[in-house]
Amino acid sequence: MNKFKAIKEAAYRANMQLPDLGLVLFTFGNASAADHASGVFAIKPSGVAYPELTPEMMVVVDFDGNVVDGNLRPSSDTKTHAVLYKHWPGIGGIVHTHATYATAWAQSQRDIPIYGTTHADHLTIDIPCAPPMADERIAGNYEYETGLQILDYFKQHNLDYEEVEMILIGNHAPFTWGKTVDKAVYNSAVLEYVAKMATLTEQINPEAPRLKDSLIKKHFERKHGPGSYYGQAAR
Ligand SMILES: O=C(CO)[C@@H](O)[C@@H](O)COP(=O)(O)O
Repeated sequence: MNKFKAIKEAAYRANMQLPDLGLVLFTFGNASAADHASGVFAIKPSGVAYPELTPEMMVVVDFDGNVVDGNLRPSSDTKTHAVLYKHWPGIGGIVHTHATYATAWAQSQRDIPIYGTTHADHLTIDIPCAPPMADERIAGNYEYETGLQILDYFKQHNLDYEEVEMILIGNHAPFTWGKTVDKAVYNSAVLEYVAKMATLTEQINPEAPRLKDSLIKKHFERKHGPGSYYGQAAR
């Protein structure tokens, strides 16, 4: 039996949820599942269409991006995943998509304002958009640098990766993560839903106000306060 069977199957199941949830078209995205004890993660192979995927095709890579198991080339975004796993021991899964609304906000280089209680159920701040990558970073080890850009952004803005489990990269697209890969998929779906609602909110009322602090607090706390079961199904 392949010793990486569990993470390969978890990564496969997560990847297969992405088209089902309407978060990817063709091969526009990837999910990975990590085993921190072994220092590896399983990720979608690059360029393989979702209907063709099997658990066995998942590529196992270490936290420096070296392939340790698998016959196919790992996703082009592998080094971004590797950097995040290496520096953030609390995450067990990562998802990258080009989902329409979240990507449109990334392309617009804007944080997604907290307009409604759906957003506040998950996060008490605007969904952050990191600046587009600098030319030197693009010309260098681009995917590795994308991971560093995410780390830099969290450090500069004093954000906790276990509280804020998503980011938009300006000019590119979103990355989400979580304690498990299922939670990372859940976060990706929530992000797309909230991004769509924010887009429509601004179309209907370009002057729409940010959600009041009292409602942000109330909605977040009633979902995440003591004894809460919110989101547990996905963790
Ligand atoms: O960001 C992009 C494309 O801009 C990639 O994530 C996406 O096309 C997926 O590529 P892979 O098939 O995972 O190599």
